[in-house]
Amino acid sequence: MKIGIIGLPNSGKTTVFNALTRGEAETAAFSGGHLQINTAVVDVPDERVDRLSAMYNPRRTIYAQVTYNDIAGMTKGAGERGISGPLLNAISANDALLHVVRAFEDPNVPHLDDTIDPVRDFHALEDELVLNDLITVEKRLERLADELRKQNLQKSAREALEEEKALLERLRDHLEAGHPLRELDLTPEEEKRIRSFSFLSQKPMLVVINLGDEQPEPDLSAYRIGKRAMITTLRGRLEAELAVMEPEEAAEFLEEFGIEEPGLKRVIRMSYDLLNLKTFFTVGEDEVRAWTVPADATAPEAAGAIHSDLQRGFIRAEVVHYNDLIEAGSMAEARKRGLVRLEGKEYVVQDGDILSIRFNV
Ligand SMILES: Nc1ncnc2c1ncn2[C@@H]1O[C@H](COP(=O)(O)OP(=O)(O)OP(=O)(O)O)[C@@H](O)[C@H]1O
Repeated sequence: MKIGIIGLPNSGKTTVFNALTRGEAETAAFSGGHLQINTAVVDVPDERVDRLSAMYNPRRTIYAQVTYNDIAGMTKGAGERGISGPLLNAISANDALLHVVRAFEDPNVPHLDDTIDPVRDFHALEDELVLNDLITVEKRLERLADELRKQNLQKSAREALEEEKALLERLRDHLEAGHPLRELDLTPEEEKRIRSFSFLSQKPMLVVINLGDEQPEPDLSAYRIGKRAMITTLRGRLEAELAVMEPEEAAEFLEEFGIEEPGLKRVIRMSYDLLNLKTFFTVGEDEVRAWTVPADATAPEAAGAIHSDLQRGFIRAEVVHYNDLIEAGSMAEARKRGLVRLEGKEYVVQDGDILSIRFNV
């Protein structure tokens, strides 16, 4: 799963990327708006995995993972012309977006508008995404109009084009009203029909307000955050420093600033939750592992995430929910209490299920 980090120049994208990935990509007072991408894979913190690992003491513990792509190059006004091809591709390739908004003050770090106004900046970049999608929709509508003018169209082809036109007109009206596509409820059919456009404003979004080290928490109600979007704050620079410290040093640092838990854990968790996926676990002495599947995945599909043979030869899944296992205290006790069930091919996996797949190939 991929999450693209976007934001206006000097908003702190690379700093937030470094905090999330414990990396040390170079931050600069100005990248000059060039397209530049840093990529890193990160474990998703999950205390369920920690507890299962403590219970089984396995040789390997594997967390769910997300990939962050730090994408520089967005500027204001890009949407009017349409975002350039390579940048558009770089952003499109992600499943969700993390939008970094500058709130920190620092006269040495220039801002496009000279003043610091995170609400303004947030909406400016949202508008860029919306405008870019609107241009895409309008171009397609023009082409559809040309095709529909042709005399020799078969009835079925004409109907398909008319349907697409009706859907795109709905998208256009929504975008023209200034709303991102992620706020529009579409049927799975409609989703499928527009998937190939990779609309930017359709991607789920986590907005991260990048605060200065000692800046007070702002009122987040000033931001218009609709469906399939979330907002939070992060002290980007402080977290980036914290992320590369030795544990002891980090603990002292946290105490000094009166912070209970590093914010980056929360941000990683939120960005993962945004993807609307489910996590299931496999446990054993060899390995405790978190797996990620789509929200509607069935037991065979979950088995397929582990290995295609397990899906092909799927017979049954032995299932116990994480909460039940923890309450029982051990797998043996969970079994005794009848909390371990056998489920068949139709079973829809629940978040937090622990699975053991029976298969035959
Ligand atoms: N929360 C913060 N507090 C103080 N300074 C910060 C904070 N976040 C970032 N900075 C500083 O702002 C400058 C720009 O940060 P960074 O390079 O991360 O931004 P960017 O959005 O990736 O920039 P670019 O547009 O060049 O890609 C750096 O000097 C960085 O140290």
